[in-house]
Amino acid sequence: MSECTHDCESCGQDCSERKTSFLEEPHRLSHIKKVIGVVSGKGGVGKSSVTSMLAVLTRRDGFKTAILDADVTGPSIPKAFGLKQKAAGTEEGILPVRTKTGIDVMSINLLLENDTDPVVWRGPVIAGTVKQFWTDVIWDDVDFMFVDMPPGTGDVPLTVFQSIPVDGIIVVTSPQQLVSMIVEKAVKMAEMMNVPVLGIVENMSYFECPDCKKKHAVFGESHIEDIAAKYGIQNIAKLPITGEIASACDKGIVELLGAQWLNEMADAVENLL
Ligand SMILES: Nc1ncnc2c1ncn2[C@@H]1O[C@H](COP(=O)(O)OP(=O)(O)OP(=O)(O)O)[C@@H](O)[C@H]1O
Repeated sequence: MSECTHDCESCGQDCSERKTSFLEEPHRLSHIKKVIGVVSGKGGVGKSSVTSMLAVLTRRDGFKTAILDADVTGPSIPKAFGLKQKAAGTEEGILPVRTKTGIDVMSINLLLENDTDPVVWRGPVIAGTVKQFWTDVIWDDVDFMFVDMPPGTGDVPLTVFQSIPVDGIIVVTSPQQLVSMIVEKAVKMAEMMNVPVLGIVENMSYFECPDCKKKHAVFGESHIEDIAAKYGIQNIAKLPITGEIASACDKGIVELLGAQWLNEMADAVENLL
């Protein structure tokens, strides 16, 4: 093609020189066995909380666990783990920050001078940052890397799916009808990318009365079984609305949370090995 920019990622032409794989090599000192993307169709449904809890549970089971925070404009992972120190670098690359129980984390907030500095960058720059979290960070030996994706099906999730070899995704949703509709977009995107859906987590599914133990569907009845059946997804988890989750994440002590609601989802992840 006479007008070829050699940027196949942004070109739809099916020419003979077209690159068919955009997969990037991780840092030469990284040995990552399985990558699990945690996605949501919509923001604020608890994707970062679920990512943190799954990392905590798999770590508790003795696995080497890491979190790549790909939510560059809304990074919540360092706060959930109470990480205060910044990431350091060597001549070889960037080093992740280790949590109290030994989970390695990389997030833009570990590189910015102030946690409150906003990231006002164009999409390709954000996507490039996420790629560098894969290529330039020395992750060392990792059994399970959880990638906390930005919500939706935009530029960054596409970059992650194309450049990182994702072994499976976990979809996080909340029970509202609208969110259920949007979650199907995320499931279909995973299908388009040929990535298996390991499970769906319905967060804020119900509120359990502390006195009578009755469960109240605050955000309406659940549709998660229907969606799971429609797409042949085996694993489902339902999390209650509880101050336990909110305060553990807000106080930076997510590693102290029992997180028993996600035990079976963590088993599904561990079965990948
Ligand atoms: N089950 C729950 N019960 C009570 N609070 C919750 C629950 N799940 C999450 N939260 C709280 O809701 C807020 C949003 O959660 P979180 O940051 O995990 O969402 P998110 O989907 O990652 O958001 P986004 O990606 O849009 O930034 C947090 O303050 C978190 O502590």
